[in-house]
Amino acid sequence: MSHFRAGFVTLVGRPNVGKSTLMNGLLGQKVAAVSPRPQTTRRRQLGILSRDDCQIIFMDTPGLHKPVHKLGEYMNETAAATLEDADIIVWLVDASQPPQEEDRLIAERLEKIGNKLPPVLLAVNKIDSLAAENLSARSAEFQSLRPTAEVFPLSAANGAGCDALLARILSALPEGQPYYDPDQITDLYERDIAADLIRESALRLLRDEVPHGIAVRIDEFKERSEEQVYIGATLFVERESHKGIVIGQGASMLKQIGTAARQEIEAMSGRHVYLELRVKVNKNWRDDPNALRLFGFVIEKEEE
Ligand SMILES: Nc1nc2c(ncn2[C@@H]2O[C@H](COP(=O)(O)OP(=O)(O)OP(=O)(O)O)[C@@H](O)[C@H]2O)c(=O)[nH]1
Repeated sequence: MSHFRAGFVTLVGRPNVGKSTLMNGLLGQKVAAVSPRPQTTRRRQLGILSRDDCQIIFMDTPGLHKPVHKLGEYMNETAAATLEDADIIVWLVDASQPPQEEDRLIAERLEKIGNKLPPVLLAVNKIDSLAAENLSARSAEFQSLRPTAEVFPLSAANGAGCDALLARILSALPEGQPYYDPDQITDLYERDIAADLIRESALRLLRDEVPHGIAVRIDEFKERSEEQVYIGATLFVERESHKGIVIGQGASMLKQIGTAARQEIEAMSGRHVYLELRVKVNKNWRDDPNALRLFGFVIEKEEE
């Protein structure tokens, strides 16, 4: 175990820059929820990469952005609390667009923490979607937001540049023993991941018809055997009209959501899943602290 390294990496970035995709790619497994819509990742998640020479624990923060309601505040607080605790920070940005207001907010956030902040690696993602000759100018635009950051151009989707990032992360970790059993890939309970996967499937299939006012509660999670699990879950929507959309004609939409989610959960858990979904209306759950707690959002306090 000599020279074994172990430590924590915080992934930060505005919504939809590809944090979940990067983490899944680095871990080689689907752990975090990935979707083409922003704000899918609502919980603080750990992904654990265990190798013979190291254990890297990733904190996948929800996007830092302007809070518009209580859930937004929660996401910001969670993200901020994971910044200082890390051995190194990977700040992911989207090279397909110039820096946005939210990228600047993150830069300010990092700046505010000052010298307590661990080193920041600026991972310029989605280089596959940019003409090669435009890359250095685009990287420079992002680097101007944090001149001391080391820049790593990459594509989380096709893996280009990811090894170099991983090597740099490894060099920043202290020598030490692993924190977790090497077989463990996440500290999230399977049922929490299942809830995320159901929500992700719903958002993907519903497109823009029901905005982010959808939450998932796992009502039952019963292991019938080593190979079989029964999951009963409720999808909460904010409006009566949304309920009809989520259920669809002859329950067709709900069936599609159920099938897609079941396949994802089976891929994650490696066993057969029986999934039963219900839909209920819970108005304004996003502004209701009790409802947020019920749906598993732990409100953490940010220490100034
Ligand atoms: N072209 C391209 N698209 C990518 C790449 N990485 C991620 N994407 C896409 O970008 C979208 C967002 O990816 P996610 O991984 O869900 O982003 P996220 O940052 O985790 O988003 P939140 O959970 O909202 O914080 C998805 O449609 C991905 O397929 C990349 O390297 N290249």
